[in-house]
Amino acid sequence: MTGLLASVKNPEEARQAAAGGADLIDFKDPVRGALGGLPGEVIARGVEAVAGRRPASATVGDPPMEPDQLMPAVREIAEAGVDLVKVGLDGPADLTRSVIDALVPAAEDGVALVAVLFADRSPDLGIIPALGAAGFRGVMLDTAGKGAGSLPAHMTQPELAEMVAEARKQELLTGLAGSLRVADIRDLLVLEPDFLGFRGALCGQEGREGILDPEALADVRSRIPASEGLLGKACADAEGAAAR
Ligand SMILES: O=C[C@H](O)COP(=O)(O)O
Repeated sequence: MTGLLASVKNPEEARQAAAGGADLIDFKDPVRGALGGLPGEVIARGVEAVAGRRPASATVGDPPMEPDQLMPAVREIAEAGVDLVKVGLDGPADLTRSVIDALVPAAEDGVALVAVLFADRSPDLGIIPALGAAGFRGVMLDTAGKGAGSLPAHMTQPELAEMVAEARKQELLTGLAGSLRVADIRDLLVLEPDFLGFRGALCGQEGREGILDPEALADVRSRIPASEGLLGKACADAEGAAAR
């Protein structure tokens, strides 16, 4: 079953996204980039706005980030109360590897980390086993440049299928995103990722930096069969981590 991730930029949009049936509420500031970070305090209020009704995720900000900047950012976002903390992995292979290594203590402390790889920046999908070994909870694809087409313009269906299969082998949650349009949904559902992620397609005319459009959300929602799976899995995992 595939869930619908809706990226929101404030508590009001979080409420709207939950009311519109999004399965996962994802906090980010679209004006600040593909993975633009929001202040922890805004995320905390957003989490409160949907408390108990939906799992939430948030990004620590756009990469590249030096390994020593990352831990404080990850801790701040985790403390804001989200279930999943998204970290973009971009840049040379040795930096990516050191970022993964630097995050192992956070994973060991129960922070559910989701690595975000960028389909339009020649991502190294060979790192997926390292994510599993480092204790990440998930991996997703997004696009760094928002003006150059949606995810399927950058990776073929067999490449996407391989990514999902490898992630699943590592027992990672899988997400697909990147300027997804309504027309992309049908083919991507065939791959059965745990979630499909949207911002631009939920904002109508104004695009991803505009405001959430409930009608656009309803349209996307109607094309993705309702899913209990992601909600249950993310919440159970988060509760398990909290109990440890
Ligand atoms: O995490 C998913 C993203 O927010 C997708 O944003 P986008 O649809 O504007 O590329």
